[in-house]
Amino acid sequence: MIEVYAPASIGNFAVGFDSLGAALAPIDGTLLGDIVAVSPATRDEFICSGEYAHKLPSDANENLAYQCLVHFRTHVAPSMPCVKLELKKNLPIGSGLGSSACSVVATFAALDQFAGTALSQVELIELMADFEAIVSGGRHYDNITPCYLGGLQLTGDLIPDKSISLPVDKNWYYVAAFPGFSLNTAKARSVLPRQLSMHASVEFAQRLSAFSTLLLTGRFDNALSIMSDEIAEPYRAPLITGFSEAKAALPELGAEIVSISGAGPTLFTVCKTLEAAQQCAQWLEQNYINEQGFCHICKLDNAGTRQL
Ligand SMILES: Nc1ncnc2c1ncn2[C@@H]1O[C@H](COP(=O)(O)OP(=O)(O)OP(=O)(O)O)[C@@H](O)[C@H]1O
Ligand SMILES: N[C@@H](CCO)C(=O)O
Repeated sequence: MIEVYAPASIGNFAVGFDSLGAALAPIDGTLLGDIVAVSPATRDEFICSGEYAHKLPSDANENLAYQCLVHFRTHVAPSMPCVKLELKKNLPIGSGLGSSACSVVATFAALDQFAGTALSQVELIELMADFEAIVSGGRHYDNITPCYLGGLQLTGDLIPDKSISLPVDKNWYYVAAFPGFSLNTAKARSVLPRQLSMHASVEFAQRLSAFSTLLLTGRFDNALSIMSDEIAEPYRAPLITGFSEAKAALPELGAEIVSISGAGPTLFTVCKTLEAAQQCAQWLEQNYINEQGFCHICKLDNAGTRQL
């Protein structure tokens, strides 16, 4: 049997709408992501289990992991022996934690290993992005590549091999708080402006290029000082109950940055110390999340998708 884990991720990472994303590893060792197990069988079988399985359509044909299996068998490895594929759905749907990307990445990575197809990194990333595009209403790689490769990834079609890994300050902690309700990605994309002004376009380019260069040259505090989302956050914040209050309160507890993870409603902070991260997590647990929500203090997951 092959069992593959794919981590949750923060799309956009505030400065890089559709172009920057980071994989998350909770410091308490929780596996915050989906797991796909593939084993030989007499006919193709699909099982969806895990905490959030009941939130997905009961028809396998509507489950992305099963759709990936069908696509893989038809277009990539027609002679692959029959398999039992189990998706352990551990990430909430419509969370802003790259839930759909997680299932897609774990499934293709597991099938590639099981079938011995040895697809190249770029071939796999393109396959994965095709499926992410189907559900999210736009082709973007900022959950796919961090989830697959780990770390912080500057990512997109213009980028050689689709992705470049960026360094971060080893002292940074990330608090990720899922409030316990869903926000559909396609809906959260539909509220964005169709066009940007010349001023906004130039500023976005400056901010993302400066942020990336500052990280690459180890000027981490300078990078933090320009880490903000002027593209999506102003339009999405009104869709997320409690976000504006959290954004106002958390800097006083030590958050350097407060922004939306992916399309939301998960909120993330960057903190420079564990104490600050703990204070933010406590506030978020008391004021941002409901009974269905959760909050994790994280580092980046530098391993990305891996066999367990
Ligand atoms: N295995 C799966 N994992 C996640 N979503 C799935 C899966 N299979 C089918 N879906 C459907 O895909 C859609 C995913 O919605 P959406 O893109 O909003 O979620 P998300 O991936 O969690 O968002 P985000 O990328 O912001 O974290 C839902 O309609 C869901 O029912
Ligand atoms: N970059 C995407 C991420 C979706 O998780 C967006 O913000 O819509």
